[in-house]
Amino acid sequence: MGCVSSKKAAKAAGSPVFEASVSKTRASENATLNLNYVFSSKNPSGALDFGSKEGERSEDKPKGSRELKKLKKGSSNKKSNAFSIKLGLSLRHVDAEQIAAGWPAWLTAAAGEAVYGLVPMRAESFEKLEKIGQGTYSSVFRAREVATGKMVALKKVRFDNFQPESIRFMAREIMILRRLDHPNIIKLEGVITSRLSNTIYLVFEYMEHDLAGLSSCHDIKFSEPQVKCYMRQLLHGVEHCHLRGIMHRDIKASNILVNNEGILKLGDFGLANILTSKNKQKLTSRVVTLWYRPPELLMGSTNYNVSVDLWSVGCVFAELLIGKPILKGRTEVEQLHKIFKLCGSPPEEYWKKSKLPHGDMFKPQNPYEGCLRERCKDFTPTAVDLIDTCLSIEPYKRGTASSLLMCEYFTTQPYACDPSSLPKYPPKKEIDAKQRDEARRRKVRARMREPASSKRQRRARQTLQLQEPNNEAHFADRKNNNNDNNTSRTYKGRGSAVGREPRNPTFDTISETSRATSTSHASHGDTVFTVPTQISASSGFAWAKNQQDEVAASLSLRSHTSTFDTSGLGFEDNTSNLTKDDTVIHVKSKEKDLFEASMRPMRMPPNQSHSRAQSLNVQDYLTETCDKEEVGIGRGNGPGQQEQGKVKFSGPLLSESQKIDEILQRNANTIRHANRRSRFYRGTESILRGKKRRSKLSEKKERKTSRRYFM
Ligand SMILES: Nc1ncnc2c1ncn2[C@@H]1O[C@H](COP(=O)(O)OP(=O)(O)OP(=O)(O)O)[C@@H](O)[C@H]1O
Repeated sequence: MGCVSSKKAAKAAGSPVFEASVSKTRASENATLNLNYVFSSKNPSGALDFGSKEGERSEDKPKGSRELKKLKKGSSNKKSNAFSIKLGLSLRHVDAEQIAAGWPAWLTAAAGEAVYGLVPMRAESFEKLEKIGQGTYSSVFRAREVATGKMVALKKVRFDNFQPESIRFMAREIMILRRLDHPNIIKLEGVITSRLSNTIYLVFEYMEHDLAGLSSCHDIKFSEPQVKCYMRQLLHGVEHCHLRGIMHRDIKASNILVNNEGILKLGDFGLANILTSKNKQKLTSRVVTLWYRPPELLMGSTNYNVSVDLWSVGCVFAELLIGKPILKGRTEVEQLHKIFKLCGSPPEEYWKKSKLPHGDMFKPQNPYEGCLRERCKDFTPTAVDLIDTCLSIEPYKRGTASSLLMCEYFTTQPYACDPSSLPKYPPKKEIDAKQRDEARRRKVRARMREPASSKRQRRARQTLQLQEPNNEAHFADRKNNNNDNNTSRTYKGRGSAVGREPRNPTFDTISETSRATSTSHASHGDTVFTVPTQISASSGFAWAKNQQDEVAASLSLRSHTSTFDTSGLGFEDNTSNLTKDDTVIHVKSKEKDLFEASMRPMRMPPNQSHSRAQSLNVQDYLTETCDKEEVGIGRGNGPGQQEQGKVKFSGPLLSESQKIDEILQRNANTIRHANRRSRFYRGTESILRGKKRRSKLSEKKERKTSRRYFM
């Protein structure tokens, strides 16, 4: 597979897995440290397995990496100068060996243990095809392995290779992926880089779909056995992580991948962390994508556990049943409010017992009853029970992945179907859904910009069609006699689609403008629109840029001059979805990106903390609190980092005096105000357009004034 072992290991035919054992005693005795490669036959497949078994505690780290860590730790211990010098030499030897194996020096220096025992794959071995995913911290491409023709997914990870912290952070994903080996966890097949390269690609098995892509398709409706099948696989994957002390911390529909054999795999371990009994350090609460974030994190918990993942599993489960995300808050405060409205606010004892940093501030003055059962009345009682368990405000009530797998939902009929019996869909990814939304937004924008005369003409045409309902039908009939009136009317104006019913009716709404840039992938028997991918303004290569954008996101949403139409997004409205079909939202693409940035969990090294991530509505009344720093793998305290024991991104930060209702009221006011402002701005914009005849100079001046007004 090309990703196993170092030079020495590669020599050992047939047993590519090795462990590095280092004897400190021997090292001190001989005043030298040698890495002794102990070849093992535990993994004849040569997979990236470090020999840990199911159920082992997280502290059972890959022996090689643990020893390497010891070595590095030891090197900072200045007890014995002679020892340190020799140790330094040995470490340099390890680094040198890794560089010889083909790893770039910047990587081995900052995170050698992540790639310890691996040989980098070569970029030339792959033929890069189209982009299939755009994450906050990565771009994902489909690629073909030249030698075998096998499809893979290449994840180009964004980091700053001049920042050791940033590299270590990226390395943690590799380390964690290497610890996991389960049919329902995405498999890391290797890492592409070279000595001279400053980028890294993670090579994964290729998965055709993600759950966000599938569930957002209006023509896909999962049956109960199908949902059970997905949920069972998801919980098995989560169980595997949790038994190894790994919490994923970013479970969401787009991180759950599905292949054409119906096998589901949990992906994206970029935010995952290892819980150890020794590691008592506080964790950051700025993890998990907002819609899937549990209440304890929203209230700033820093000592949570694996049950955060079970909350997210509950959200995904409800999403599969409903067909869209169940809790779609736009800010942390709103998210929590939605949670309390759906699940009920916790009892008095919870608030008394809870030591959540912001618990007091979020306690509602009047308790909420919750309406989960009412909202889920169409589902079977066993399904509702499972959602209810996962969405327990109190983390311990969520049980464990193993206990959820034994619940009645899975043990009663109809049973989960076999993965192989699941339908085969054309590739469906979150990126496709995003592109559809973008096309829809463009269409709305185009309509808004349409001159009044053509608007009148269009309306007249529509009226005519209403008066003569058969007009279009006749037109289509003439083109295709086999079509019945309804079909031809449904697909009117779709150019090449006329007379051919596409399998996905959602494509109906693709605008004329977007069609110009879209292509049809006939090979899949369906239409896949590949409008040019919008690279997020916040997706710059360097960490620092990401952070600036995150902050800009929160700031700009408060005061930007965009056409951010919040109509219909009442605070009490549970249907507000800023990226999905059913929302009327006109955010200019840059501002849209900024908005999306505000939804993301923080995934950046703690030392990059010159800026703070804050959310739209809490912006005004946030005060900074500092929690102890989360130190996971690769997030050590390097020199030049922030003050020891402080983390600058932790939870929704609110001033002591504020109460939740007050905050919610202010939030609602802010949104109303933004709405009014955006409507007014739109009006101003059209006036400005109408005055195009004016001289360029005066128009410029006017724009300047209007812009200044809305800054
Ligand atoms: N192995 C794979 N096969 C096919 N598609 C994949 C694979 N891995 C990831 N993708 C696609 O790429 C998208 C982004 O990948 P990933 O979640 O790993 O990146 P990320 O930068 O961590 O994203 P985010 O910021 O959304 O968490 C996924 O939603 C999925 O659609």
